[in-house]
Amino acid sequence: MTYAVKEMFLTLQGEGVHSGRRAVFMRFAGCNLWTGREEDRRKAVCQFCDTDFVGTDGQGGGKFADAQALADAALAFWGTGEEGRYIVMTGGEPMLQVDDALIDALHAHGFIIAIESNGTIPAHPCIDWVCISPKAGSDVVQRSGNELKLVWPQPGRGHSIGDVEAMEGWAFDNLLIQPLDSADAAANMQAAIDLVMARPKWRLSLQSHKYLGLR
Ligand SMILES: C[S@@+](CC[C@H](N)C(=O)[O-])C[C@H]1O[C@@H](n2cnc3c(N)ncnc32)[C@H](O)[C@@H]1O
Ligand SMILES: Nc1nc2[nH]cc(C(=O)O)c2c(=O)[nH]1
Ligand code: SF4
Ligand SMILES: [Mg+2]
Repeated sequence: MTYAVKEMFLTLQGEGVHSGRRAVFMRFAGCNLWTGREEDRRKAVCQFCDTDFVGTDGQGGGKFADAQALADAALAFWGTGEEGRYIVMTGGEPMLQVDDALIDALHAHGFIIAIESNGTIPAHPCIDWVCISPKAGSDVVQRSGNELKLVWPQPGRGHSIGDVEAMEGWAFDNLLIQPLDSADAAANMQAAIDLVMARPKWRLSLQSHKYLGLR
């Protein structure tokens, strides 16, 4: 199978439990909750996306003919050294493209594999770190994993406190609230802090790369 990748880069994981960790980011093109075109944003299920995932024209992006070629490219971004190889598959929605062959090829290169997914498609069972970020108005089928990272508050109909309470019953090891990055960032940050103060099962996840000037 061929893979459409928007961009690939080496950085620090900015979000979640593994924030601060050296990681190769593999950003797949395309998403099932938004076309990625600005003119479609207001009618999309997911309307607050901070990412350009359209096409394969980013740095390190392209169409890869097979899993081996893509895994080899990821390893080149990691560089030398066998220790601590860590890759984050994101997008777009990575589970539209991730398959057995890619997981096997990345594992064969010694990568620990993490995923950032919206949870509407079951996560591949051999992924080592599953982060799910639910979107209001979508059907989250992947209700277990290592971290649930809820963007808060979500614009439009959003999630209710009842939804937050229901998510506390899902099978995640870590529950994280991530402030919505938008024009109202300061108010969103306060809303996120308020939620965590009221519900101590949750912890705050900051998009630290945006404060650090990293990708
Ligand atoms: C761009 S998404 C790609 C992966 C997948 N489609 C998903 O939504 O989880 C990566 C992460 O960024 C988060 N995110 C996207 N836009 C955001 C925003 N405006 N503010 C805060 N987090 C955002 C998503 O919820 C997700 O956790
Ligand atoms: N540094 C950095 N950390 C991230 N964690 C999740 C990201 C994503 O877009 O999925 C992301 C990203 O785009 N950059
Ligand atoms: S589901 Fe993820 S990639 Fe898709 S539009 Fe929403 S935040 Fe962006
Ligand atoms: Mg991002």
